[in-house]
Amino acid sequence: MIEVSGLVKTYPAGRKEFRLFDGLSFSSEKGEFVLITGRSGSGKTTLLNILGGLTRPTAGSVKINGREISQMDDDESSAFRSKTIGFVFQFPGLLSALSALENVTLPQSLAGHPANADAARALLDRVGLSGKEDASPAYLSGGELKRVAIARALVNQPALILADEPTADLDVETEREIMELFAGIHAAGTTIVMVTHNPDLAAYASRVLRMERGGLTEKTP
Ligand SMILES: Nc1ncnc2c1ncn2[C@@H]1O[C@H](COP(=O)(O)OP(=O)(O)OP(=O)(O)O)[C@@H](O)[C@H]1O
Repeated sequence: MIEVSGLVKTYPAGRKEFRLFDGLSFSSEKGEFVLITGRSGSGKTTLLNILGGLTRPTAGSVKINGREISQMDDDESSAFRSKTIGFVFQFPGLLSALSALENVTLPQSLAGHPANADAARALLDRVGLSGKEDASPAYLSGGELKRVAIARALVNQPALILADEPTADLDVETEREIMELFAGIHAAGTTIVMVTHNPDLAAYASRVLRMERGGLTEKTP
């Protein structure tokens, strides 16, 4: 499902360059729930964004479902992304002018499909938000916004979910509920790569990796 090899990512830093990854390799099988932990600034978000084609690597190969995404142009990359990948970002980024339901159907329209309100309703029900379909994001709690973002990530039935700190800023109970939702998504066969600074979430994953000094080390979950 994921094959990364020889990944290099540098950022300009004044006259020099900052080398975040220098030959990172990583692969993941279909159906895994991979948790990537590591300190702030270790590169977790950058790796996730590279996997999703949102950030271009400086060098190296990144294949998702056998397709080399680092070579795609912007149009190809967004078409591939909307079919294959669902994103759950740390900040849900819902559109405030749209209802919860309309936010969930948005990726369908972006993928060129007609909005399927019934499917979106079923997803909102699955994430525990039935009755909130017409609510504006302005009137939803932080945990509810995360749930809408998860439903939105699932609406195009992606093979891969990339989740960046999806439980940051949530209370322990809501965090547990959100992680159980991800565990259910994993049990249904979807591959998940989640990054977090919270090692306590390891229990939900099938595999745990720690990012340190530009590399990934296998941990026992
Ligand atoms: N666009 C950019 N330009 C320059 N440096 C960047 C850029 N994006 C990220 N970095 C640097 O790359 C490093 C890794 O950042 P990244 O956000 O991937 O870390 P992280 O492990 O996700 O951190 P956190 O847990 O705090 O979100 C940091 O030192 C950051 O400053």
